[in-house]
Amino acid sequence: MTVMDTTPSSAAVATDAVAATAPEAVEAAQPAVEREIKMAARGVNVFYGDTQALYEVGIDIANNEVTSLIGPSGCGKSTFLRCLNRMNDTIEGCRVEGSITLDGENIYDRSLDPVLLRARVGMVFQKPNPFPKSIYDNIAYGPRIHGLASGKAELDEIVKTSLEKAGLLEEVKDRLDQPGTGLSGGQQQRLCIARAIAVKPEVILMDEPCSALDPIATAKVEELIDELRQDFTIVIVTHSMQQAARVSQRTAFFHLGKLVEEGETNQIFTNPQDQRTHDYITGRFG
Ligand SMILES: Nc1ncnc2c1ncn2[C@@H]1O[C@H](COP(=O)(O)OP(=O)(O)OP(=O)(O)O)[C@@H](O)[C@H]1O
Repeated sequence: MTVMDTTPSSAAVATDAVAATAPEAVEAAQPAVEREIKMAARGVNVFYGDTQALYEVGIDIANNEVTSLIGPSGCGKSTFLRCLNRMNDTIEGCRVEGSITLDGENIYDRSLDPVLLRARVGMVFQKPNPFPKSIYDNIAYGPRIHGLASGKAELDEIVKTSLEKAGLLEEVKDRLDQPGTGLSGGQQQRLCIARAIAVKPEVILMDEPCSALDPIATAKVEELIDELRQDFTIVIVTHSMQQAARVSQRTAFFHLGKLVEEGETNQIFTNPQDQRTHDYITGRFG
């Protein structure tokens, strides 16, 4: 089983400090903030029928961080993302082995209801997919079915704060009764983010959330991702290394179904430890 070392650079810094300085200084050189692990994958294998798509994937995903999954087309990024809220359960012939925990609890445990799991681990898709309903009802739908509001006033408040957090309230507050599908592509994607937020998830998964958006709408969603990090843990699949560098604190590089390397985004892009990562980020393949 491959379990990635999650703090390679800080470990290296600490070792150097031990050789060169007094004990008090060594203590001061330790990383001040410990990463609080929200989700952990160990030994994850995924099969579509007889074909294996992921091999022994192991990673820790920390609270209030954005983790980017990068790698060439077909390397398994989306497959892994879907493991994190059991969306692969909905794909016929797809089988997942290994363990994935959320706050220490195995999300593949039989006693765990996948519908409740998906409320805790929400998802935003590549193509904005608002329901054919009003803007208000797009947001209110989840809180209604999960019984999160005790009455109209509370539901109104959830709709308002979700739109506000998604940076969309000002643009839509006078037309909440109009169809969500009438918004621009970028607004629709922020509506989908507001819809995901409305059920108060702990983790938000985003599968190439900007690939259908123009550069201005992309910039808004990227800004939003950075703000959302204060309240949520975010995992994003992206084809854009620039985007990974802009929005994420951690980056994981996948290749041919294997998690090759994971670490601080800055380290992955400036000092990758594996030749395959180096070749990918320098544009040699993918
Ligand atoms: N529903 C499915 N049925 C069968 N095989 C699948 C299915 N989804 C993905 N695969 C296969 O699993 C492998 C990983 O695919 P996946 O979509 O996870 O890769 P990816 O890195 O997200 O690719 P991309 O960047 O092109 O979206 C590929 O070989 C793909 O063909």
